[in-house]
Amino acid sequence: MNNLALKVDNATKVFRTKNGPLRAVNHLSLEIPAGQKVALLGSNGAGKSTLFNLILDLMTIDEGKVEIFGTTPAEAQKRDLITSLLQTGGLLLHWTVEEIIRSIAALAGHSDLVDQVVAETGVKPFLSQKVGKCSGGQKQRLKLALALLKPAPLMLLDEPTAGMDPHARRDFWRLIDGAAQSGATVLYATHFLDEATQYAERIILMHQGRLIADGTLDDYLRETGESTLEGAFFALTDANN
Ligand SMILES: Nc1ncnc2c1ncn2[C@@H]1O[C@H](COP(=O)(O)OP(=O)(O)OP(=O)(O)O)[C@@H](O)[C@H]1O
Repeated sequence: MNNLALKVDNATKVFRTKNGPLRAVNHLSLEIPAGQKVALLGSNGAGKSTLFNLILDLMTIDEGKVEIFGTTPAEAQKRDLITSLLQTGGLLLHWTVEEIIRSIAALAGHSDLVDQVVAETGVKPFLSQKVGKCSGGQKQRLKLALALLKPAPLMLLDEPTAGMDPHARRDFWRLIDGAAQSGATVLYATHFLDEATQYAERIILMHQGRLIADGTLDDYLRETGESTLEGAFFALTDANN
């Protein structure tokens, strides 16, 4: 398999808004080798979700190109090379948690994984609950279960722990660590800077559609002269305003 899990080459996405064109992703390039665990940081509106939508072929790209293990996003989806946990969409509110899990597992051809994934993701206590009645954190656990029912070598996670309590977050990162140790490449967007310092070997920072920093925690601290990632985050984003 191609040892570059993700290649984004000069990607641009422009939205037409009533205030004129908005470059949500602006000539952004990045490469992620297979097996890397990468955190994607950026203020609200920086363009993280739009970038994920381009990688997942959920939006057309205006300029540039995305490759996943050397192939197109559409082909990568077909070949189960990528799985995702997104902020929006996808949950049928009138179904029970169990109905959704069993249906998605069957569609993915992985009914064999249901018991394991239900146990690992902690959804068991609310399996019979309608999705519309689930709390925010319960919905995140369900989304994680659905992502794990479609195992793939590249995992794209958009604010995966939003709304999760501390136990759920701890369990979540244990699972992701397990997947990464088995060779998965993980790209996750987060606003929790501790999740970047603790779990990522590389941190990417987006600001106003552009990639403005990319490196290890030490690189960020060295470049900015700050002692914490939070300090570096403010220094870099303020300098680019
Ligand atoms: N469908 C759309 N039409 C018009 N503008 C959009 C659309 N989707 C996103 N935007 C705008 O594009 C910019 C980037 O949004 P995006 O959701 O990618 O940011 P984000 O970094 O994921 O933010 P957050 O941290 O708040 O989730 C924002 O200014 C947003 O308002």
